[in-house]
Amino acid sequence: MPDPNQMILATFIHNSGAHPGGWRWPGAPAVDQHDFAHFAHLAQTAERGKMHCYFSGDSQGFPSISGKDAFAATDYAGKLEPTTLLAALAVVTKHIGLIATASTTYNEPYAIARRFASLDHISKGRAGWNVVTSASDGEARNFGRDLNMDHDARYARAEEFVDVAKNLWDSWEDGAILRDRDAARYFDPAKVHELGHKGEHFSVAGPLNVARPPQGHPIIVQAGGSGPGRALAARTADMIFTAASSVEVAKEFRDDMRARAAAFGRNPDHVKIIPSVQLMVRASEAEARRADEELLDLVPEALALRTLSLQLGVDLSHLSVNDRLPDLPETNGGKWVQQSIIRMAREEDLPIGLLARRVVVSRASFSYTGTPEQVADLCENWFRAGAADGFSLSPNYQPGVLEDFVDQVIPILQKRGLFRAEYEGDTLRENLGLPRPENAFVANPALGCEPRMWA
Ligand SMILES: Cc1cc2nc3c(=O)[nH]c(=O)nc-3n(C[C@H](O)[C@H](O)[C@H](O)COP(=O)(O)O)c2cc1C
Repeated sequence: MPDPNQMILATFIHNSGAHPGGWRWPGAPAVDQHDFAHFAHLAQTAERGKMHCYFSGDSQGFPSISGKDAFAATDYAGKLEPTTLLAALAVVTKHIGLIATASTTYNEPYAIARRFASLDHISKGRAGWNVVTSASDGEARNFGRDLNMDHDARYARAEEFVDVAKNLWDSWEDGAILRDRDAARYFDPAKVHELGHKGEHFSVAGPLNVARPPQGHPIIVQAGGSGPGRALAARTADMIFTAASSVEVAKEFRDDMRARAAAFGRNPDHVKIIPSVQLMVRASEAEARRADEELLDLVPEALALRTLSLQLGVDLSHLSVNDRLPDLPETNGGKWVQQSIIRMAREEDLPIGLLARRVVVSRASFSYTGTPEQVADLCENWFRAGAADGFSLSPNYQPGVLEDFVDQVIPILQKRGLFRAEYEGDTLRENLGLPRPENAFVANPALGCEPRMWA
């Protein structure tokens, strides 16, 4: 069992760095983001550091307002499909959890349940699914719609989507496959269940054509920050990613999510809250400040403004850098990040140029560059304050930032007893200290419909 007094560490790999200037950093090697060897090195580096999981974000298209511009080129252009990438990473790693993003808005539950069950089998119990609802019209346009589905309708669909996927994973009980040569029985039909699901959004007969995943259910990850987003996360997620700009915001979010999970009858300790952070190390404070400035200088002003527009979901290109942020129209994109940026702009009365530079550095999450001791102190303070169960490190550029964290910060956390020296279990669920879910069909024999094909 993992020690509850130790933190969870994940790494969230953006295409070519979390910082829009990261790919131009002279110290970073030019990376082809289609080169599997690059990702293999990152996953193996995180595993060398005994980190819990490697996380691959995703979107299924360009965001609507960025177009085919330079920013899009860093974050959206050329992106390997995550479950395909992680299936390959499963072969070159042994312990690290592998979390892929997949949309509930532009997919069907059967296909997604099958894909993640497959990844869980291939990785021997290390798969996780980051459940997202897809925030942009750019994605909608690739799936037969001009505009994205409404925010709350996306979440209503996601609620049903996750339930159906979980039931599909349970549609084969553990031990259903017999391979009994003597009796000529390949599997036990009594342990295979049809769903006969007919809901508001989906009609799914089941059963799945993949046996129950080794973890029972792959880990469910969610990152919603709005009311409906938090409700989905609190009811269904094992792990919650969030963007928090300060320890106070993170603590407020974690307290709220734990209370919401308890209100759903769940044990709050079984919901792990992991803020996304951009942390870099340098040998001295002076070098740290210089690195921050140099990285920021690699982002031209127009690109910074576009980054801000993208995060807000509103095109601000007609405004001058000295303008203040106007009142923004209601958007159909993600709510939490937008609200966090608006709060930052208003509280500090920031002109748009300065606000854009802030958002370039951190999006709406937390960014810090310091000595290894300072970075370890920061992680320890947030953890001890009850603001985080751990952290998802988004390296500003790769692979250097992750390597530095693994080689210089993790040993300090280990020495302080705040991070493990070895993986405790075999599966991601075990390494997170989460129980294996009971099979819903075993717990509730009335679930599902009368079997037709096995009669
Ligand atoms: C750390 C973090 C990582 C995220 N990764 C993705 C991603 O890879 N793909 C995606 O479509 N959305 C991603 N999101 C967006 C969320 O899934 C969600 O849509 C967004 O936070 C807005 O939700 P809300 O409207 O409930 O606030 C991420 C959000 C956070 C905080």
